[in-house]
Amino acid sequence: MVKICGIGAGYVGGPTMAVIALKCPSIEVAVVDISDSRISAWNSNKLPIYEPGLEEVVNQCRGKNLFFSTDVEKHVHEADIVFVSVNTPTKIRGLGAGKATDLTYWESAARIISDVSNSNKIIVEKSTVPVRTAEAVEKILTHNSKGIIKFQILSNPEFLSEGTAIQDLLNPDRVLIGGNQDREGLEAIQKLKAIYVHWVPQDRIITTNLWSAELSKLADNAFLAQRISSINAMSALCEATGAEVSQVSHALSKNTKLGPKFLNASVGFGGSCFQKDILNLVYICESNGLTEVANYWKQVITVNDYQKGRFVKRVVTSMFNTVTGKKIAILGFAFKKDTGDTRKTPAIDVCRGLLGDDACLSIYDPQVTKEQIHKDLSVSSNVVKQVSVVGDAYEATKEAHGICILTEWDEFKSIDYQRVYENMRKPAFVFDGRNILNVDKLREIGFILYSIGRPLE
Ligand SMILES: NC(=O)c1ccc[n+]([C@@H]2O[C@H](COP(=O)([O-])OP(=O)(O)OC[C@H]3O[C@@H](n4cnc5c(N)ncnc54)[C@H](O)[C@@H]3O)[C@@H](O)[C@H]2O)c1
Ligand SMILES: O=c1ccn([C@@H]2O[C@H](COP(=O)(O)OP(=O)(O)O[C@H]3O[C@H](CO)[C@@H](O)[C@H](O)[C@H]3O)[C@@H](O)[C@H]2O)c(=O)[nH]1
Repeated sequence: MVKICGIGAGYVGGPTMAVIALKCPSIEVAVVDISDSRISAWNSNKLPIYEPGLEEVVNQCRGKNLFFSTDVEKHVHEADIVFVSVNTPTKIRGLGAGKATDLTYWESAARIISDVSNSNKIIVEKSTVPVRTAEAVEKILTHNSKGIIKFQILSNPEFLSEGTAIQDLLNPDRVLIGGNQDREGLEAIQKLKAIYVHWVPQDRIITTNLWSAELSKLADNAFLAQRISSINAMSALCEATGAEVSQVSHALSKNTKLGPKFLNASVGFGGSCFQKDILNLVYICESNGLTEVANYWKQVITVNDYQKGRFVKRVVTSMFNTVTGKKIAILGFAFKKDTGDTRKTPAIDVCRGLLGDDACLSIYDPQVTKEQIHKDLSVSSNVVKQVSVVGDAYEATKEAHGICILTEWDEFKSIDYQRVYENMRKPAFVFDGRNILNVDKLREIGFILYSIGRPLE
């Protein structure tokens, strides 16, 4: 029986390994992590991450061919293939701080693999890493094996999106596998491909050299984020000129050269990946002396920051230049719908901006806990009175002066806005950071409504 070990039981490692277990009953999959609490949660009825469809997949395989454990050494030792899905955050100190990728977790995983292995293994980079990471990984892996044990390193970046992870994994538009182009490298690529062909059509499995696969992942996220910053930049121009961004997006989407996706103007993109991966790309460009290329990609983040700042400014200026002491309902805190993840969510910047102007926030998100929100906003004793986290949208909006929609949760579309309006202070403002509301209907009720990229009333 082929044995797989997945190091890192997070948003990528957990769902990815669970789907491999589901689709390959003949393979034993062990997911390991250094975090006791995460592994305990994976072994419980309350999984550590919220992702539609995940629970069903885990329940079908857990205890059969899918296991979650903190015994990293044992499972790495026994595995034929090791997938590494550890976190690769932006460095916060030292050389390259604020841009370069912190490979500490990757290095520690590689050292464990090197220390406990006594048989040949394929090591799969699932995490998003700087291009040429495999070179460094190889050095670490082989440092004490003296060439007796052979490691083949493959780059197999993950393209899932949170909120649709299970669908993305079950039906990926492509699987990318990069490896060395010598005989052993090509054999390793075929071994990994043999796992995916259990459920992915052959023509969707792309194979490349190592560096192309590593760079393609960074390029992928940079292109997606660039589209959002492009439409968000247009949204500012729409507001200034009387054009409507949803109409512009619609017109663009019908151009078959552009396609319809990633054209929703918003309060800004969030999530653990886009900003981190672009910063990494910028750092790599700068390290290679490509200043103009670095500046080009940096602009994607500049526009995103501008969009978040513009939203806060709009709220404050619309509400007569002051939100001091005013209650503002924040609907949605996660970085997108159908996830409880708040990493780099635009809600953090918007809330901090409003708190900076002494607003009182009443926050509701269907999946994010009060503890998480307090942690993200670094709520200290002096601002704790300004932030309350409540259990539903009606409570959040009661007696509020304004509402900010910061996540596009479906339930926010079907709220009884007439009831909400009646319970709010007047004039009642709505700032729709996700353009999900029916503008005409809300204006008819009496709201003063601001949506992104739409002329004001
Ligand atoms: N979140 C996404 O949607 C997504 C999608 C595609 C790619 N990625 C990439 O995948 C990687 C993982 O992202 P994530 O969101 O799953 O991160 P995460 O923080 O949710 O999970 C990483 C896990 O790795 C564990 N870990 C760290 N070092 C370890 C070690 N030495 N041994 C065992 N466990 C260790 C951590 O405890 C943590 O539980 C990142 O490189 C990210 O850029 C993320
Ligand atoms: O038209 C759009 C599309 C997205 N967003 C925002 O962009 C962010 C990212 O959204 P999305 O890309 O759907 O979610 P992620 O889970 O961050 O997925 C991205 O990042 C992953 C991690 O690398 C990649 O695997 C995926 O391919 C890539 O889409 C979120 O804040 C969205 O609200 C917009 O504002 N407008």
